Amino acid sequence: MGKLVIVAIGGNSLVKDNGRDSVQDQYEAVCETAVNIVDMVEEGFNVVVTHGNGPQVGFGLRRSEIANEIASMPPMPLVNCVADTQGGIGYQIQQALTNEFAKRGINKKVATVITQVEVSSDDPNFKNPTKPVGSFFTIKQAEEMKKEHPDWVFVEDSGRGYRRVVPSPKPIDIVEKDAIKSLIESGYVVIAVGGGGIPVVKTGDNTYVGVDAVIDKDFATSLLAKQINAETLIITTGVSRVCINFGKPNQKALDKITVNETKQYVLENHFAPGSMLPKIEASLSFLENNGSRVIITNPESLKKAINEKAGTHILKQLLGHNLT
Ligand SMILES: Nc1ncnc2c1ncn2[C@@H]1O[C@H](COP(=O)(O)OP(=O)(O)O)[C@@H](O)[C@H]1O
Ligand SMILES: NC(=O)OP(=O)(O)O
Repeated sequence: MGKLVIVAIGGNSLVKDNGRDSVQDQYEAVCETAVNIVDMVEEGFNVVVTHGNGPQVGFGLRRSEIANEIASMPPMPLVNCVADTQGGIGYQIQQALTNEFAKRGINKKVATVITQVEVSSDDPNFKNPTKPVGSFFTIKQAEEMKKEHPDWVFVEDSGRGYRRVVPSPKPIDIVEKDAIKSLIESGYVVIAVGGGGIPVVKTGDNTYVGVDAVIDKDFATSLLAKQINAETLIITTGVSRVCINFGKPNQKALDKITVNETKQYVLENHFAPGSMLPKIEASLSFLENNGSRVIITNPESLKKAINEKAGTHILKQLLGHNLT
């Protein structure tokens, strides 16, 4: 079996026009990413796919709220919005990969696992929403909406505008990890922990119950990567490389960095919370738990990145050095 690589597809990387693009537009973006993933499989890598749902889960939540406001339709709890986006985006990735394999005459099976991810009911993040979801707004639009919905919380998201935030507890365990492992061992390309997984808490009698939150898919992916012993973690997002001084005149794209250098950049606040910071924290956690390398890049650079010709590579040590 080839080296096990886990590829996380950013929810924003599938949305090109702030929520005004159609489901078909999203499928086209998924198909473009699928071409790059199948390229990796053709090169002999054993690939597991995860994906975000930040924009999509916010759109779903808003659809439900509007349907409730104007037509008294029963509202959809946030946890069910997560489950719906996991199924909907998983379906698109599954179909795009299956079709791309068929087009190239590759005999490879694809399966999406509906994945519940356990969180703690005591997680302090339930009281402090941080996960940006849905569309980007101007400050004026955000202030107007806040007047109508005083309980909504908005944050500025990496210079791209203001977004609503929802609670984002940390993942503790992936409930379906054994099913995921079995499918990988049987030769499937598995799609799992979509949207960070459906958040559930364990009750006193060892049963699970869903909770309203959106888990960060980068943390859930890093946890899955550890639980399946992946060798490489790849996070695809809207930028080809991670930068220091992001958005400033002295912005500098990073090519290869060590764990220690990355930690220093975190201390110097180079990575925005809610967007790049969780990717970096998830990467460090993966590398400190037996992972070998992390690559952060955009979907179109995947093939070049795996061959070290694109992307930001975070490594335990650089060739000729021993830095960790
Ligand atoms: N230091 C940084 N380097 C590069 N991009 C950054 C940095 N800090 C914030 N960003 C922003 O974070 C975005 C990635 O976060 P986000 O869009 O929320 O992720 P996702 O693709 O998982 O949905 C990038 O597209 C960029 O706009
Ligand atoms: N759930 C999640 O982290 O989604 P994004 O990666 O799209 O923000």
